[in-house]
Amino acid sequence: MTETLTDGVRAADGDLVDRLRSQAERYHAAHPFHVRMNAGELSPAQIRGWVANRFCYQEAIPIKDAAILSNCPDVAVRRRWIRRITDHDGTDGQEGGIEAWLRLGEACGVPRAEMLDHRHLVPAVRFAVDAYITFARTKPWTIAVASSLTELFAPDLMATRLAAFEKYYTWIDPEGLTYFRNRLHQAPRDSEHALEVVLEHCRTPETEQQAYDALAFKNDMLWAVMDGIDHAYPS
Ligand SMILES: O=C(O)c1cc(C(=O)O)c2c(n1)C(=O)C(=O)c1cc(C(=O)O)[nH]c1-2
Repeated sequence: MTETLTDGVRAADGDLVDRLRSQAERYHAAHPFHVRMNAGELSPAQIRGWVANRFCYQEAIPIKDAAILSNCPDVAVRRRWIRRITDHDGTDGQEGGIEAWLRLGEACGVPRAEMLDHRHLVPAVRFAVDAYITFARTKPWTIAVASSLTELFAPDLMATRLAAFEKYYTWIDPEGLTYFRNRLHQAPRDSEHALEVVLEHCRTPETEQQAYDALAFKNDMLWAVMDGIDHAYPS
C-alpha cells in the first residue's frame, strides 16, 4: 500500500469501507433488547441476565484473538494484535476487561461465582459465542480479522449505554461501569488496526466479499446472542 489510512484511503478502499460500514444497520445496537436497555426500560433481573450471559462473550474474546494470532504469519500484525489479549486478561498490576466485566456484574448484583460457573448461561448464547471462536480458528486470519469489525459500530453503542446506565439504572454503582468507559477508547484503536489489515490484504473481489460476509456473520452472531437473552428474560 503506497498510502496509509492517515493519508486518506484509496478510492477502491473507500468503496470497501463504505460497504463494510453499511452493515451498521444490522448491528446489535438495533436489537429490541438493547433498544429497551438504552431507553431505561429493563428490570434489574433483565440487566442481571444480560450481564451474566454477556460474560460468556467476554471470556471468548481473548480466546478468539489467540486463534487469530496462531494463524497469523505477520510479526508486525501479531505485535499489535496481542494487545487485545492483555486488554482483556490484564497483566500483573493492570486489571483487564474480564475482571472489569466481573466487577460490572457484581455492581449489578450478580455474584462473580455465578458468572464464572455459567449457571445463568442460555444455550443459544453459548452456541453463538462458540461459533465465533470456531470462525476465528478455521477461517483465513485476515477474514477472521474482518469479523472483528463490528467494533467500528461499538463506540456509539457504548456511549449510549453508558449514558443510559448513569441516567436510568442508578441502582448500579457507577464504579461498575469502568468496562464501558475503557472500551470507548479501546474499540476505535482496535477497529482502526483491523481495518488497515483488511484493506491491505483483501484486495480482490473474492476476498473483499469474504471480508463483507465475515462482518455479516459476526453481526448475526451478536444478534443471536441478544435473541437468546431476550427470550430468557422477556419484558
Ligand atoms: O457491548 C457491546 O456491544 C460490544 C460489542 C462488541 C462487538 O461489536 O463485537 C465488542 C464488545 N462489546 C467488547 O466489549 C469487546 O471487547 C469486543 C471485542 C470484539 C471483537 O470482535 O474482537 N468485539 C467486541
